[in-house]
Amino acid sequence: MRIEIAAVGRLKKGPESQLVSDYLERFAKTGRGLGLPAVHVSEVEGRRGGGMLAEADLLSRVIPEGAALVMMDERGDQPTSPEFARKLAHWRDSARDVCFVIGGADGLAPDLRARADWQISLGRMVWPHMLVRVMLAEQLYRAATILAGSPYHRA
Ligand SMILES: C[S@@+](CC[C@H](N)C(=O)[O-])C[C@H]1O[C@@H](n2cnc3c(N)ncnc32)[C@H](O)[C@@H]1O
Repeated sequence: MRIEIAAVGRLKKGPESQLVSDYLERFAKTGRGLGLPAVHVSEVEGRRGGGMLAEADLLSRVIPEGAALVMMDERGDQPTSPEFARKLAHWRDSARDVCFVIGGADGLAPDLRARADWQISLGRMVWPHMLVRVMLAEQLYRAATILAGSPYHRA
């Protein structure tokens, strides 16, 4: 199994990149004992590179072939954290690669969104893509703690 985050835009050094690194390191540490691999992040050029369609093309190149495609989109499903953890365990148990995709300022091109196996919303409001990356990293870590039975998640 491989876990990939494919995201538009380069995360500069700063609070968001620190948070993403922190949660992904924690995920790697907790996931190790659960058969979950460390998350790999692929960044592609944002707007200046040619808009939503150009971004979709660049994203398609870094999406692992055959991976379950999970698009981050405010119009998507709103799973609970335990539901998200169960889905992650399902991909792990079926040795399926998974790729989470985060769009840029204009969002994800409709043709790319149409390829999604699952669309996840972090609420109906639109968040900046850098914060979406932080929140996704946190939810991955939370999912690992849920699967590990550790007390981080207390809902
Ligand atoms: C600034 S948003 C782009 C919003 C754009 N207007 C659209 O229609 O998609 C950048 C990216 O962050 C992610 N995103 C923003 N808000 C989100 C939310 N509430 N839930 C899930 N992903 C979100 C999506 O991947 C989106 O493509």
